[in-house]
Amino acid sequence: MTSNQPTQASPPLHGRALIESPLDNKGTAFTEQERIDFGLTGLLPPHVETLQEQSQRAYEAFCMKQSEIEKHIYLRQLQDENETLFYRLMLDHIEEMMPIVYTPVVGAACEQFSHIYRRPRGIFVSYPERHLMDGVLDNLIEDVDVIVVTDGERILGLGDQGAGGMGIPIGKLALYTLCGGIHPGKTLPILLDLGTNNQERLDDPMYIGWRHERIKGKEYDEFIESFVASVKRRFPDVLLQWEDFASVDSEPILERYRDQLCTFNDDIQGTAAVTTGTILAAVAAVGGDLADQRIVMLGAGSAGFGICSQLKRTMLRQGLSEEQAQQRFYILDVDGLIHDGRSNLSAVEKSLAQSAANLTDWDCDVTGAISFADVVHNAKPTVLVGATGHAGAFPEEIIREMAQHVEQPIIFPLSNPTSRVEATPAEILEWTEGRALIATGSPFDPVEYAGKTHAIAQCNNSYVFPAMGLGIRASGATRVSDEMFAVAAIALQEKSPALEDPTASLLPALKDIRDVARHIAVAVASEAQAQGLAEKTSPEELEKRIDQTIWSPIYAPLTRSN
Ligand SMILES: NC(=O)C1=CN([C@@H]2O[C@H](COP(=O)(O)OP(=O)(O)OC[C@H]3O[C@@H](n4cnc5c(N)ncnc54)[C@H](OP(=O)(O)O)[C@@H]3O)[C@@H](O)[C@H]2O)C=CC1
Ligand SMILES: CC(=O)C(=O)O
Ligand SMILES: [Mg+2]
Repeated sequence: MTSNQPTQASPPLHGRALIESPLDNKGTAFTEQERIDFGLTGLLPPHVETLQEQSQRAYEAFCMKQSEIEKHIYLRQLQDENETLFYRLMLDHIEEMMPIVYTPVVGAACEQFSHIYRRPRGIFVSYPERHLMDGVLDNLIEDVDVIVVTDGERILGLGDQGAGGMGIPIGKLALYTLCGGIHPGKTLPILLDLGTNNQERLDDPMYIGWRHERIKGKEYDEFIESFVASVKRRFPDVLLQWEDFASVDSEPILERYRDQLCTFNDDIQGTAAVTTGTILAAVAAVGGDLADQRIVMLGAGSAGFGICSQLKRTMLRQGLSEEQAQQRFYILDVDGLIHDGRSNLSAVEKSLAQSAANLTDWDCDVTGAISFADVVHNAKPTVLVGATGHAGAFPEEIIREMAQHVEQPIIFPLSNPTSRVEATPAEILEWTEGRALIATGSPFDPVEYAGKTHAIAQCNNSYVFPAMGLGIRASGATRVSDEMFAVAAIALQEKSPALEDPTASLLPALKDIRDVARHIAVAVASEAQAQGLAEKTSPEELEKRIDQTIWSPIYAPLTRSN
């Protein structure tokens, strides 16, 4: 295992090529000797600066941008010019800048991708060029540790963004480096362009993607199959993360490929781990047990089923029977409560369906669709989670009803970006007289209610996927198991400030995210070893490998090769 600290290009670049290589560029921080040795004299202003001084100037420039999207464009441009400075700046201002590079602003960046496009990053594989798939990957000379791939069909809660969905793999991989310390030169964003059904994009003369309705069915499956085959051939050890696929595709793709290569679906499994960890923290803060909770999940897609499946596995490990665990869940799709009296349930729906026999004494008509209001009125949930992508999906009267039956309701509106939140934290606190424990998908400022300040945790898979990447790459794990996500959830919960102080945020502050990621990575890597998915080492050796894998934004001295 070698150190993951910055290394110079081999053979070293020279002159303008060096300045234009974002992984090697130091800008005004090239030393006088480096300027002489590498043909940079005169290409840079004479004053030599430190990385910290550069970070201060970059922060000034960032602050001069008037709108959030301009700030996003500025940071993306900096990333494409000087990655070390970009990550130094991001780490110096993580609370302020993560929402610009990631949710919520990355949502607007995807919608406007064709208009703000500057330089290529990552690769686009389009359906008409599918026969060139192998060649596209062969053109990449770099080693790749982590790929994030999307087909752009379900971008956050914003729906089909076609090729504009590329903003998501770019943003997620920036977090792999920022939070998980994965070397930025070993990350690869990929957009699979299978067309778009977004008419606004198709009608936009600036649209950069393939102007065609989406390819689906057999042709879609064959395309994905040849993509996975190309990845396996070119990067046999890579970690492949699926991101923001429509729910009809996300689950089948995960099931088809999870035993073929080192891969996971972040919306299903990453979201499940962060939400399980945050619910465990909330339940501990109110002094209860997970096994006693009644959980209503609004939204039965990738995130909703991922979360409930993981919570159910956790309950089983805590000693509940299959049937007991299943009856803790009330999952709703657009047709109302999912119960075993409904026809055409999928395998995952059946595994989490409420028993129709339990509904016979409910105070509502249970012969047709059973509404959200009826479920909350009758089930009296202690936990309510939203993963619908629909703003306002938690109406006031339903939240007030929930708060009548439980002293401290746990309410997580998880949809992204901010514009899609099911109810804002301020609304939820108002409707629950300040009693709710809240976590959201996108960041929210603390809320004042009745003289008390409520911290709002950001329950986002960004607490988990970068740490998974770190643990997997450092241990050399060959597969990603559900148990690895289960231990990630527990490790995250262990870092909850609410364990010490029940009024504190349910999740650690972003400024501590690298430490939290390291803690989760140790747990994930140890689990991979325990399951025989990674080479067994001593705990000390494993921690050493994790520390050696973590890349930090510092400039390596450049030396001339003789
Ligand atoms: N905080 C986090 O870390 C994460 C948050 N998310 C967010 O969760 C949301 C959903 O993501 P995902 O599960 O992948 O998307 P999916 O499209 O897979 O699932 C959403 C589901 O919610 C259903 N739905 C929509 N409105 C309602 C409603 N009012 N009542 C009941 N069901 C409804 C949809 O039905 P239909 O298709 O029929 O409209 C769909 O089945 C997105 O906004 C996403 O950004 C996702 C992953 C991680
Ligand atoms: C966070 C995330 O993965 C999503 O909203 O899709
Ligand atoms: Mg996602």
